[in-house]
Amino acid sequence: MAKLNFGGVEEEVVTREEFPLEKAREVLQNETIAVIGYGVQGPGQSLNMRDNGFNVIVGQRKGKTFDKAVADGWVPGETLFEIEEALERGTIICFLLSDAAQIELWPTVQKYLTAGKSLYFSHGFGVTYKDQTGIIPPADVDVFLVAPKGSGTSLRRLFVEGKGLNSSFAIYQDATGQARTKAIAMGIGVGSGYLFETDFYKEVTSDLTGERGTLMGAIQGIFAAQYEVLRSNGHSPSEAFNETVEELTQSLMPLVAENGMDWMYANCSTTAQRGALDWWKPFRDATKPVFEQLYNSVKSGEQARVSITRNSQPDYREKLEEELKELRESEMWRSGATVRSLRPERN
Ligand SMILES: NC(=O)c1ccc[n+]([C@@H]2O[C@H](COP(=O)([O-])OP(=O)(O)OC[C@H]3O[C@@H](n4cnc5c(N)ncnc54)[C@H](O)[C@@H]3O)[C@@H](O)[C@H]2O)c1
Ligand SMILES: CC(C)(O)[C@@H](O)C(=O)O
Ligand SMILES: [Mg+2]
Ligand SMILES: [Mg+2]
Repeated sequence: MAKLNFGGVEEEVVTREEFPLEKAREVLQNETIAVIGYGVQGPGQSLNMRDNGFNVIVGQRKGKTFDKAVADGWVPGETLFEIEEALERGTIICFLLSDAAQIELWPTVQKYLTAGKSLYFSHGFGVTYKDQTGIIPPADVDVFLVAPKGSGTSLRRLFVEGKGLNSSFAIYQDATGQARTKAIAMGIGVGSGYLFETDFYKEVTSDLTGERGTLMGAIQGIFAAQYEVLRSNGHSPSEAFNETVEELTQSLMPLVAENGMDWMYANCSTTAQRGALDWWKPFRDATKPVFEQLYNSVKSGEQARVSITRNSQPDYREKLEEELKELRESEMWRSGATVRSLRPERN
């Protein structure tokens, strides 16, 4: 572990320098890593591990997603199997079904978790909310997680570009004495940037907060509010969309990613700086109560309950599609589609 200073707070983290890929390969050389589920994280993690030289197989039920796995180069009967066969062959079981689907498959997974195997998650959800999920691993298996901080799509894209997403890792159960080393090796194997340690409870509470908050929920809410105010004051869709979304994603966020908020501010006009410096605190104060409310709802288990109930409905995909359609067909995002089509690089 490397001790690093994060804004004045010392943290022990794992970097690729101190835990290189060769070491990860050595740790996992006798393991068969079975990635169960080929949705969003499944492809990212399995392909990265395969390209990194690990012994990986995929378990996926037959259908469109199975065909996608074939198209990605997984070979039926060799590296691609029905779920039960992959569970049987795997020594590290990567449980990468959606969190709601994990509940349904758990009785099957459990049958194949013989002593000495490892159970790997990318979320603390299943075991933290065990009262709601029934996921209680047997005592003689290692249980750990590596949670990439981003979409599986980006995990793969960044890997291909020679970059990486950061991940957290956590140990829930160490039956063999090797759980920690295996977890870190998996974290390096899936293509993480650096790894920071957490526990299952903290992983799930921070993750559920983040995705409902600034990463996904809050950002759409703030976009919608500003877009609506601009439109109701007579600004065109083009003006409102560029001033709300396009400039942020294309110009300003890349600057924040590169060198921080102050540096982005420093590359804008003094007029913009004055305004942004005056207004960020009122926005913080206005939204903080909503974030407190959100965190409490996560902490109480309410958000898990909602997610399990809603995502376990037989018609959840249709209902989800309706809600995504509402976003897609809003004036703001239809404007976005037109704006994207006009980006110079599209021609
Ligand atoms: N999506 C992400 O980028 C992301 C990021 C970090 C962590 N995670 C976590 O990783 C895990 C996997 O999430 P995901 O978003 O990749 O999953 P997903 O929703 O994309 O689903 C993965 C797979 O589950 C299969 N599946 C669904 N229901 C099934 C059932 N009843 N029986 C058998 N198979 C079934 C689907 O065929 C699909 O291949 C979750 O714990 C999630 O919280 C996801
Ligand atoms: C990609 C996210 C939002 O970070 C992940 O947490 C998820 O649930 O998909
Ligand atoms: Mg999440
Ligand atoms: Mg997340």
